[in-house]
Amino acid sequence: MKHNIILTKQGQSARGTIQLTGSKSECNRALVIEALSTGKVKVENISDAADTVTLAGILRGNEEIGAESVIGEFQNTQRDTRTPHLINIGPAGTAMRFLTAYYAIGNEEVVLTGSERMKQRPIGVLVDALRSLGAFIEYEENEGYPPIILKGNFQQQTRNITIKGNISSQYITALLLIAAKLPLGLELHIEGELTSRPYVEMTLAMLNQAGIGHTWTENVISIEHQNFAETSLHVEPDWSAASYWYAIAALSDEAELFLPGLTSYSLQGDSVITEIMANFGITSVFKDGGVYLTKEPKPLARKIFDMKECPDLAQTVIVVCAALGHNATFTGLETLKIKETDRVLALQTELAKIGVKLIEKGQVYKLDCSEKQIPQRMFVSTYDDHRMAMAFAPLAIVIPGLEIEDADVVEKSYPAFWTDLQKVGFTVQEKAES
Ligand SMILES: O=C(O)C1=C[C@@H](OP(=O)(O)O)[C@@H](O)[C@H](O)C1
Ligand SMILES: C=C(OP(=O)(O)O)C(=O)O
Repeated sequence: MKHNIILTKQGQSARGTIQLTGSKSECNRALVIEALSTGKVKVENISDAADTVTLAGILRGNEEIGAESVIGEFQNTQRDTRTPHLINIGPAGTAMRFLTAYYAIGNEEVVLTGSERMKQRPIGVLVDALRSLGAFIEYEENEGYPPIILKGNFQQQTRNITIKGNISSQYITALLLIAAKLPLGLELHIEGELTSRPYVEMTLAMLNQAGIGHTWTENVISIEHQNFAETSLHVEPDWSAASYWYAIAALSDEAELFLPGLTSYSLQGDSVITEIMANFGITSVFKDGGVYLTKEPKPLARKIFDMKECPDLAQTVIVVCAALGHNATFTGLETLKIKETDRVLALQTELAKIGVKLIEKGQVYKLDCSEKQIPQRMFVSTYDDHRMAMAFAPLAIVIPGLEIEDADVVEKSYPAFWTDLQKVGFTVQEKAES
């Protein structure tokens, strides 16, 4: 059952040490690599994000649907003719896309499905690419959307694939992850603009750590058929989760926060939050094996933020600007409409409660805070989106009675979020049933 909480904050300063869980993105890649490497690659510092726990359960927990059904060492295995395995990955988009590629090159029949929202998140671009590689995939309900039936019996037809880059980088990552297992390797031609590029770079860097080389020339990424090396992949703390601590610092009068384990060089593009938040007076100092955040009041230096390479930071930064009354401009928000919810619409609806408008003009979004009014109480709807809950939570610093719907939604990527808030002076109260 869904339950709401009332969040309050004592005092105007935020001080404490917060140990963040491992990066959901890195961990999901590491788990697929581990499975494809049939045990050669091990994952260290596994995340407790629910999406990762779900993926680990699927890839590690069930031998029959795990690594051994994938081509390679077991290429000649007879197709499993039993009732297809039904795998439900809930709201985990990354897991959905990665497993689609993983099972597409397998030998047995698998039905992949997810939450109601997952059935509205497109997968056609990836399915088309896998079909042209030689996979047999059908749709169970709506063309282009989960659930999908992966029929097994994969026989590679070509190594050349063309794929659109502007819808989700997860399709590209999914193909790159399986590339080295393909008998002919893969030559991926990315058509048009590439969105969320740092996530593709993360994939290639992690494959590299696992012994898989690649070339990337202009819009073509090539990976030859090759073997994984015996190695460990260490998962860094989650920079997207760190962004909520930057937001808390930005809305507090004073902040001294330490986030252990984060380093100035990261595979995660969301580490750009350090640069974005410098505009809000937040200084990041990397020492003692982590990052210290401090705050000094500063007029907003930058007025235009392009979120194309860091879409998961969009809600964090937009809510901070709204709360501070900065009429900033945002670009690169197109992909937000197909994530856990339509995040543009969700932001517009919730920001309207503090009198702020997010106005869409083609591909440019303008925040209009001219009628901003901070209420005494606010109810935040979260739309089954962890990032709606976490991005709006810092508003408790300025709104005395902030009720957040469906507190457990944060489990998707950051289960300890509410417990961690209590370490820096937030109070989290269960909302009594009405
Ligand atoms: O590859 C990944 O781990 C992710 C890629 C991004 O998605 P898109 O490529 O669809 O923007 C991001 O929003 C998501 O949370 C995680
Ligand atoms: C978009 C996200 O996740 P996914 O696509 O993996 O569901 C996210 O974590 O913000």
